[in-house]
Amino acid sequence: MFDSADFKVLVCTASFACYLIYKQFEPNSLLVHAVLLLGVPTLLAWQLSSQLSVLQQIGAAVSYWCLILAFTALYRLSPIHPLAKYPGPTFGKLSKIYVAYLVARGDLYRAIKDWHERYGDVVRIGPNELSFRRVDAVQPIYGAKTMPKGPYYDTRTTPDGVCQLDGVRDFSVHGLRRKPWVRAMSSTALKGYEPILHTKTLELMEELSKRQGEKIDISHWLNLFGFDFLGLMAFGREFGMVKSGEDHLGLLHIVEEGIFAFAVISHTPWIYPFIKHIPAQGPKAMQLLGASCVRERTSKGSTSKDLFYFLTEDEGAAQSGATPDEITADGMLAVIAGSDTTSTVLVHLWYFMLRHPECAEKLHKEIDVTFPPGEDPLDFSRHADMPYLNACINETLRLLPPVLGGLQRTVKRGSGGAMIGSYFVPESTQVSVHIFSLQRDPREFSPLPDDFWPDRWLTQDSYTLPTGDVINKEQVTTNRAAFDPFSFGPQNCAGKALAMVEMRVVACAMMHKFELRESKEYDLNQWEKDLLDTYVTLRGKLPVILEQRQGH
Ligand code: HEM
Repeated sequence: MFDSADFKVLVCTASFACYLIYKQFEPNSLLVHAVLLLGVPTLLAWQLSSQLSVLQQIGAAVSYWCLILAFTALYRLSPIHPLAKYPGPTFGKLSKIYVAYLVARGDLYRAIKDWHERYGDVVRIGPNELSFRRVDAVQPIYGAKTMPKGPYYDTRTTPDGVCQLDGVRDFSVHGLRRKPWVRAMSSTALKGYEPILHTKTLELMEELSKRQGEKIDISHWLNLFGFDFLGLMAFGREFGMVKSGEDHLGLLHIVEEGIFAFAVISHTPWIYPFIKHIPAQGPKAMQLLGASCVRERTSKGSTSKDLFYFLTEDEGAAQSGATPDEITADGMLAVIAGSDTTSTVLVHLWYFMLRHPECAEKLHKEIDVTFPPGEDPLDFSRHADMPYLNACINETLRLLPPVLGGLQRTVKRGSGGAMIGSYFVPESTQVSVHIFSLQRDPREFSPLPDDFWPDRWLTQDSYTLPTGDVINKEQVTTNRAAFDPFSFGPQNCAGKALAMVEMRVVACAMMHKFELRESKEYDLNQWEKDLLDTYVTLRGKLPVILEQRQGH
């Protein structure tokens, strides 16, 4: 027979044991969650059913759950926690739910920058997670093949076990899967995509020309362009969005919904097993679209060397070991990862041009000198050698990279911990470098770390600041090692080379043809306020008016 004290000890012991299992093994399976969170309290209540009323049995179950939470919270805030010496917001130390909440508000990148300003270079942003704002953390976290991706990436695998490239944790498997991508981004392969980029850019110019003088949302148009180009480049699939002027397939909506949902869930991956079997409309629609692209592309066969060719037919493809489902997932990854990111940079570039007419004027001059009237601004061979164009793109990528936050990696369990710069980090800790904070760190980029000042990327003996003051080159710091919009190391952006070509071409073509004016009804200050950090950036509308330039 149990008395009330025995009963309390029993509930306490059971919940402490459960807490220890969670702490030690971090189980991820639905069955284990069900046993620990439902099975154990049900068993307890059943055992005690002869001595307790129904209400008391419910009380016992609630106490069991509350005690697990209390043990967890106490440990996480206690001085014996392995990360106790690292400062950070209390809610963050307690649970990643806080970070997930900030993602849902779109505010995470601002919050982490503020925390770095308040707490220093290393901040504890989760119970077992540290954010770094140090350039010497980039190589140890992303460069050496010792820190695999963290649980944040659990959502990159579908319930059927299909893992897209960016979800692969094992470095040797990842190396094989990346092989076709390396070939798909070689300079020869890029040459092969030029005709598509040429045609699609001309199409965009044509549609925009029809709307000159009108107020248009340039953000929307660049989104349409991004999808059209990537659809053709990846699968030879014509989405026809620029021609129609609208998202007639509902693609943008599906992708935005999916990005938002996954960004929130990824910070609390223990939720994923509970919800991954719920058929969500966005991912399902993406899967169906991917499958239809593959079907259509396979029946057409290879008429040109698109990404699908490199993933399936080129000699690198056989070595990748990817299943047909994984190839479909990677093709769709390219469409999503490649279209949204590149168009985000281009829209940010227009935003900065509107805010800094003096920079727009300088860029117009460089474009006019490189492509005098009568010459084709889509001559790809010249864009890489346009210093100011490239400086403007770099400066945009520095201030507002499309992936604003830190990319999570894990100090391997069993590794005994790792040194990241001069900081010792215990094993099983998740770590990342916060891109947005590092790229605005005055130690790495000065003067004017928070301002759009493309000149910092130019090689000169002296520099004129926007105020008119002249400074010499020793007074300018531009640390390229702290510039990581495409991430770093073996799992960095697989499409960087293509993205750079695309951004240069579209920026050059648009600036060559148009003068950009801001719409009177739109307050440009709103632009940055409306950005949402959901792993990639979700953005609002940017209403502008385009005027065709004289003689172009
Ligand atoms: C300005 C444009 C772009 C930016 C800033 C960008 C940025 C990034 C970043 C930061 C990552 C690392 C993600 C992580 O570790 O979680 C990444 C990965 C990736 N990106 Fe990009 N990206 C851009 C354009 C593209 C394009 C055009 C493509 C394809 C055509 C592409 C394909 C990929 C792929 C496949 C990965 C996964 C690589 C892997 O895990 O091995 N990206 N990108």
